[in-house]
Amino acid sequence: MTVHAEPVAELPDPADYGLTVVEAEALPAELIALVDQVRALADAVAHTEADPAELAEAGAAVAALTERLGATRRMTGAMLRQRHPDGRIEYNTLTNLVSGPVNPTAPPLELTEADGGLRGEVTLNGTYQGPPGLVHGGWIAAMLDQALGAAAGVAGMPGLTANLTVDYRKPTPLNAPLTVTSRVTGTERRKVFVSAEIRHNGEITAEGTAIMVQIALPG
Ligand SMILES: CCCCCCCCCC(=O)SCCNC(=O)CCNC(=O)[C@H](O)C(C)(C)COP(=O)(O)OP(=O)(O)OC[C@H]1O[C@@H](n2cnc3c(N)ncnc32)[C@H](O)[C@@H]1OP(=O)(O)O
Repeated sequence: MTVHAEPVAELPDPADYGLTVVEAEALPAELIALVDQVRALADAVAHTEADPAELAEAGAAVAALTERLGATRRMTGAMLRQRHPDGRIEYNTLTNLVSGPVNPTAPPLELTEADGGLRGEVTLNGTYQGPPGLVHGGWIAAMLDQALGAAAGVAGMPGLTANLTVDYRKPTPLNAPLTVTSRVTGTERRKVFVSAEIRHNGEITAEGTAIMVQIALPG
């Protein structure tokens, strides 16, 4: 089956490929709140100077919670379906590392349509640290990759990253608001060319370009 880099008329339902689909509005508010608390927990654990007895007690409490919550584990690869007011349907992996709303490792970076592309605001805590006080370069690449892939997806041309180039222009600070933007810049056969930037105080700290390749879906 040949796929051309042009908007697909209708996205296939991931359920047809055996994936669990979760409606965005069906996610319990309590789960979102718990995920937020776990993010704060990770930051607290990463920076704590508590004494060994307190650490052992905390470890046992967390282990008990892990066992309790793990007993009702969802499948890996579950998809989140968002129905927009204009009728558009958007799919994302529920536990996406960068944007997944239920992934405590994700900040999460929420991207919305703006200026012909996507835009999102994010503040990263000390668990995203590379050099002292600065965001890890690999994480910067991850955020750019997500913004680049999502730009192609929202333009109706979802694909996989074939090539990603990152330029680190200035240090990207932790615990400070960052703006992420991305857009499609061109297409050629199955290739979708995309570009993205991360800004702090209006200044670009990192920018990336990628080639996303549209893939043929079975059937
Ligand atoms: C809506 C959802 C939003 C969610 C956003 C998620 C963001 C995150 C995105 C990711 O991180 S994706 C995960 C990381 N990427 C991968 O795991 C992809 C692994 N690589 C592959 O599966 C294949 O290499 C790939 C599908 C990308 C391409 O294989 P194909 O066999 O389908 O393509 P082919 O080799 O025939 O090449 C197609 C075109 O792409 C070009 N191409 C392929 N690889 C390239 C490369 N590395 N660099 C430059 N161009 C490349 C290739 O030259 C050719 O160009 P032409 O049309 O001009 O002939």
